[in-house]
Amino acid sequence: MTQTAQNIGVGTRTVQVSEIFGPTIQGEGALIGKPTVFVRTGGCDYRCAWCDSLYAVLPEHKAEWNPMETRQIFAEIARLSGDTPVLVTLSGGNPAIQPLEALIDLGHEHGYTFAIETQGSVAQPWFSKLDYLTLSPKPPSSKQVTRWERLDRSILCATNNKHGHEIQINLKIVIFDEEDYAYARYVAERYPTLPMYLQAGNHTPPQQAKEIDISGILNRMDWLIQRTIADRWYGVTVLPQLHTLLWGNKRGV
Ligand SMILES: C[S@@+](CC[C@H](N)C(=O)[O-])C[C@H]1O[C@@H](n2cnc3c(N)ncnc32)[C@H](O)[C@@H]1O
Ligand SMILES: Nc1nc2[nH]cc(C(=O)O)c2c(=O)[nH]1
Ligand code: SF4
Ligand SMILES: [Mg+2]
Repeated sequence: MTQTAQNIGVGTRTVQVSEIFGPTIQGEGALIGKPTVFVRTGGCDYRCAWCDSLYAVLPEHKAEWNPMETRQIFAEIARLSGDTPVLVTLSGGNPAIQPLEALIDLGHEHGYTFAIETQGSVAQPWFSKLDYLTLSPKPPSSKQVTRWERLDRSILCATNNKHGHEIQINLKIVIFDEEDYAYARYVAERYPTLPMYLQAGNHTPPQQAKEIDISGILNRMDWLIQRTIADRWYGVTVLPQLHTLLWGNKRGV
């Protein structure tokens, strides 16, 4: 069944929440190592072949998601953070299909900052209110098709800022193989001014929790580093998922 905007939560006042957890560290990309609380929304317009968060993607998990009001979500963030402003990372599923503008406004009023992780398939005017936007377009190994005009529009929405609010945008691409690498090179050429992070893919089925293929991830890291250096691609940053190395595919970390 194809998903419509309606049955994955667009236009409703409540946000579909899969889990809220932390503070932990951001394990990936531009903000790696930063303390953060995660809000993981439920529902996604993609079905990546290797998605490590299917419990927040597939409709059969919908009964485990909570439709939550903005104030309820913020109360949980405040409780987890001990009322101390911290970076909040909105992930999913695709958080861009949820009504999150009010949460960003409310959090900002209390000194919290906001980052989002999204594949760039749905652009929202409220992207301009974020502090950090990580766009993670999907390479061929995901079996998804990139709609470039939507990725362009996501960047336009984020940078269309009337209030002089500063947002940092970056690209993060998961790499499993040579074809994915070629895709990342193309994306870097298309958006030459955006910082680019390459993330070694993790092949482990999510169900296997802690038993992850660490040596596979490290071998991919090693290959990726050699690959970028051989190309003299010195502007890129190559990283593993730090949380995966530390805690496997465990949820809530
Ligand atoms: C689960 S997604 C949720 C946010 C959004 N849907 C997206 O894909 O950007 C968060 C990040 O995890 C990455 N990711 C998902 N499965 C992965 C895997 N098996 N190995 C490495 N990274 C993965 C995604 O590419 C994305 O950058
Ligand atoms: N620690 C930690 N860092 C992360 N960075 C991105 C995550 C995600 O699933 O979106 C994630 C996550 O689930 N945990
Ligand atoms: S876009 Fe993100 S959440 Fe959706 S299936 Fe792909 S990796 Fe998973
Ligand atoms: Mg994850």
